[in-house]
Amino acid sequence: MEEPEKGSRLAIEAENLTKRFGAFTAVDHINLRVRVGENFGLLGPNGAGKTTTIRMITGVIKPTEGSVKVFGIDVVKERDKAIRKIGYMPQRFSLYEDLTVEENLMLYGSLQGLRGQHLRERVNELMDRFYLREIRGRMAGRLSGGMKQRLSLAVALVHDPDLLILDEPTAGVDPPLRRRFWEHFKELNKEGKTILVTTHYMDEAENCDRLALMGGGRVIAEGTPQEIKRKAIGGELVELRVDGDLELKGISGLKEVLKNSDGSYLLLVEDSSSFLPEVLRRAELAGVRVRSASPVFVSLEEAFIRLMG
Ligand SMILES: Nc1ncnc2c1ncn2[C@@H]1O[C@H](COP(=O)(O)OP(=O)(O)OP(=O)(O)O)[C@@H](O)[C@H]1O
Repeated sequence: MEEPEKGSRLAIEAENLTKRFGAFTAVDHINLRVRVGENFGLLGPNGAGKTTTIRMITGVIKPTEGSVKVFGIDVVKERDKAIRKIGYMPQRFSLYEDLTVEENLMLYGSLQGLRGQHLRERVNELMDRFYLREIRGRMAGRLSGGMKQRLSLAVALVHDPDLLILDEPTAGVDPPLRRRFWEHFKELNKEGKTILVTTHYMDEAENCDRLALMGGGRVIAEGTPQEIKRKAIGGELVELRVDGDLELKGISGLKEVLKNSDGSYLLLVEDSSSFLPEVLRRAELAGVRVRSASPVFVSLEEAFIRLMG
């Protein structure tokens, strides 16, 4: 299947979205633009307002102020039309514990309006895709955490929605299964689906196309993982090891120089991809041997700690 262009069409457009519970503001005038086909991560500490934001996007609760559209459809004014486009996997399981895996899928499928052969085929397809066939007869209440997550994802996809909203889909799931989940998400993106996902796992968030970091009901930073890291540290870090001394002054894009005790340099630069060739050129002209010159990996976790202050 051809990969869709992650273009300018918007799957979610929230403007000044606000939710107050009494005097408390849980979500405070946030603006979000999620493009069709991308994997967009919503991150932030407990109580940041992520779930409340998701509940407004899915039409479960109404905003106090502001608006939210899904594929151009106003979620408040045309809720029924908007929610047909959305598959929602909430944080707590919404499975029927005393129904089997297969019965849950059949029931959710019929609630979404699927009937007869079409429903049967869709349920079979999802059971195959998420490795549920072998446990099709097991009661949902007796499944392991990972199996429940798989079934919940399958349930969210039963009506083949264009937008998938996942609230901590990998919470409590072991690392190999978490990886498998993210492979599923990548495949779904390739099929043209848009994904909005919240997670506490920073290593997972590196997989998102773009992220919004929330804190205290507001969006503190937004962009690709790379952009967010750049914002957090004010540029990019490069480690440089040379034999002898190299004059670095005057190289464009150099912001700060730190000479380590072992003689290596830690440099803060605007853009490492344009900076590194320039350093190598300068070293060659000066006859200085470069042992290594490479960008330093900054984790999202470090970036977020800085941004959250
Ligand atoms: N129905 C409600 N009534 C009152 N306060 C609420 C309600 N729902 C959420 N809140 C409050 O709003 C704030 C944001 O909650 P929310 O669940 O959106 O955070 P979150 O970022 O999803 O956190 P978590 O990662 O723990 O799920 C919290 O302080 C929460 O207690």
